[in-house]
This record gives sequence, C-alpha cells and structure tokens, in this order.
Amino acid sequence: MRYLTAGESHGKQLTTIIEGVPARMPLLQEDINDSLLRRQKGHGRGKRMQIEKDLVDITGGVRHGETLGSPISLVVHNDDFKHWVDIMGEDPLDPDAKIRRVVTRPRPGHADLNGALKYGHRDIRNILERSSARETTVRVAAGAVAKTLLKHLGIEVSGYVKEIAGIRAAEIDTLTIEERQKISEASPVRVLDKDVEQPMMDAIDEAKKEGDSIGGICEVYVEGMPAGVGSYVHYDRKLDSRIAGSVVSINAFKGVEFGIGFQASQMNGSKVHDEITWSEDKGYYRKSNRLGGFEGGMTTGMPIVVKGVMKPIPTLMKRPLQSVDIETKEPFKATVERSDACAVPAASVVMEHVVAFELAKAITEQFPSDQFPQLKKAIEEYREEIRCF
Ligand SMILES: Cc1cc2nc3c(=O)[nH]c(=O)nc-3n(C[C@H](O)[C@H](O)[C@H](O)COP(=O)(O)O)c2cc1C
Ligand SMILES: C=C(O[C@@H]1CC(C(=O)O)=C[C@@H](OP(=O)(O)O)[C@H]1O)C(=O)O
Repeated sequence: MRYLTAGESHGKQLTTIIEGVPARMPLLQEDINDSLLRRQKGHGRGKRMQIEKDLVDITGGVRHGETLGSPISLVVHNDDFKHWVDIMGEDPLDPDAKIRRVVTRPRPGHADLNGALKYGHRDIRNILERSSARETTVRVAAGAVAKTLLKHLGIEVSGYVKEIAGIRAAEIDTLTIEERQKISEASPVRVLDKDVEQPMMDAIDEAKKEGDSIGGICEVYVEGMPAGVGSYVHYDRKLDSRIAGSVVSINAFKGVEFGIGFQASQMNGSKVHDEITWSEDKGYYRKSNRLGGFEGGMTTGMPIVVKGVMKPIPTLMKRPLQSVDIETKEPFKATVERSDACAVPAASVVMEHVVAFELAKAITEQFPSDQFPQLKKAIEEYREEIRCF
C-alpha cells in the first residue's frame, strides 16, 4: 500500500490516492469521517477549525461499500477556500488570477525560507500553502482506510496525549485498548489520566492568553499485531524504522521513542529486555513490554507502544519571532491573525493514523493481499502457525 496527497491549505480541496488496498474489503464513508472529525477536535486549536467541517468524498475505488482493488481516491473540501479565492485564484491555470498579495516574510520554525530557497519562489505563499499541517487531514483519511483494514483483521490502534507543556500523564499499563479509545475520545485534551486533564487545559489557555504556544508528547498503542511483521534483512524493511519515519514526517514532530525509549540508555540490560515465555493458548509472549513491541525491525506480538514529541507551534500570536524580509532584507517581527496555541491533542489523532498506515502497508506486503478475504484467512492461519511453532 502507498498513498500520495495533493492540495494547498487554502486551496479548493485536498486529495489522496491510496494504492494497494485489497479488493472486497468493507469500507464506509462514516469510518473515514469519524477519524476526520476526531482530528478537528481538541482544546487549543485556533479559528480555522471553526470554519472547517471535514467530510470525505470517496471519488474512486469503492462501490456499494466495498473496495474494488483499484486506487482509492478521497477528497476533502476546504470550506475556508471561499475566503481565499482572490489570493489562491479560482482557476490555477488562469494567468489573471496570479498572486495578488505576495508573502516575502519567512516565518521561523516553518518550511518558508528553506522552501523558497530550494524552489526559487519569491512568493512564500507558494511554500506555506503546501507545507501547512492542513495536509494531515487527508493523511488521516488515508490512515482511516488503513485502520479499517486492521480492524477487520483484529488489530486495533489508539492515539492519545501523554504530555503537554511538561505536564505528564501517569503510566496506565492496565487499560485495554477499548478503554484507551473511549477515554481519549471523551477528553478535551485526549489524555487518559483525568488528574492532568484540567492542568493541561489551563497550560494551553495560559499560553494562548500570552500569545505563545506549547508542545507535548503523543502516544500510539496497538494491539493484535502478530509477531514477525516487518523484517530484519534490510534497513528499509524494518517496520520500527518505517514507523519512526512516518511519525517524524508529521508537521512539528521532532522525535520518536518505542517503549521505554530514551530511558533505556540509563538502565542495565537485565532491566531492559523482555524475557520470552510460552503457553498453549498464547504461544510465545513476554511478561514485560519495555521495548514497545519491536525486536530486530519486526513485531514481537506484544502491544506496539510508540511516542512522538511535538514542538510548540511556531506561529506566535503576541510574541513574534524575528526574521528577515526576502525583498528588502530588513529585519521584522511577524504579526499574525490566527494560529493554534497547541495542536498536540489533534496531532495524536494524526499520529494514530500514520502509524496505522505503516502497519497496514507492512501486512499487505507480507501476506497475499489482492483480495481481502484471502488476506484475512492468511493472517488467521499465520497466527495459528506461530502459536504452535
Ligand atoms: C495538527 C497540526 C496543527 C498545526 N497548526 C499550526 C498552526 O496553527 N500554526 C503554526 O504555525 N503551525 C502549526 N502546526 C505546525 C506546523 O505545520 C509545522 O511546524 C511546520 O509545518 C514546520 O514543520 P516542522 O515543524 O516539522 O519543521 C501544526 C501542526 C499540526 C500537526
Ligand atoms: C488547517 C489546519 O491546521 C492549520 C495548520 C497550520 C500550519 O501552519 O501548519 C496553520 C493553521 O492554518 P491557518 O493558517 O489557515 O489558520 C492551522 O489551522 C488543520 O489542521 O486542518
């Protein structure tokens, strides 16, 4: 499976084309819309999220609620486009609809300056429109298709918040995946620990009041992946590395950890590794899961636990960072009209979906996947085979 996306933040629409989804898999619009609406919610977002109501239009690859095996194309319209028609141009090929308000001031922390230098655009709008995290809308749509595939195979994925502005949620290892999904859904900051919910919201409100921004840590937890998915034989087939790459590809994400992650550097090997056990009903399993579900680039069959760190939003409402105008070379301090103060809760939904995509991709590479019923049967047989191995 693979996907591409197209579209600008304030353009007409965002599109994704997903290839490699098995034929004859049930897929409903609601499955995708639920994910899109979840991504829009969460304390700390700015005015743009009040304008948009993200709903998917399935424009190819699905008939009568089932995938065809052909590419699936998904479209999400930008409701904000109507306010930007003049600037974006109704028709991208119309020469009269050219740039009306040229952006010459690159914002620190964004793709603006590096993108302008690379592509030679003297109107930075040509960079910022595409580099905006608005694009994560259709990445979530693609991930929702992947999540549907995983769900039908008994694999569940849940994303939530672990930390905001240094306020850390307690480790709650005993929660089931259904509980994780339910609690994070009900929480305005998508955290599983009720005790830190209000302090997190207060920290976001405080940052917003100050015209500043804050970051945090998201976690994705996956149950039901059989052992041995991925491979150790080549760097680009290691599934943990693919997941790490997909997490850091989310706008503003700067690091990844599996299981105890960076803490492992301070611990002895005897306290880090997960010993192997076997039982008739479970097959091989571990009593601990400190390494977060991966050994040698492959799943261990234990839950996958991966964290991603998001830096604070770079556009600051009242504390503009200094930069240089590319036309005049004069320094300036940027002023802005709107921005999110904290998008960590929303980003946890994005992370859940990009991880789901990598898992579905690895599964469809490893097992026969032209037809969904075939894939399902192959996974069931493989689970039985490894249990008795
Ligand atoms: C869901 C989400 C919402 C975001 N909202 C904003 C925003 O409102 N303002 C902003 O300056 N950056 C926002 N960002 C972050 C920028 O898109 C990101 O920092 C920028 O594209 C540069 O990429 P980099 O930080 O990965 O280098 C958001 C990121 C995510 C994931
Ligand atoms: C639109 C979304 O996020 C946007 C991501 C973003 C950025 O610079 O990344 C900047 C803001 O957009 P705008 O400049 O239109 O206010 C966010 O609202 C979204 O998540 O759907």
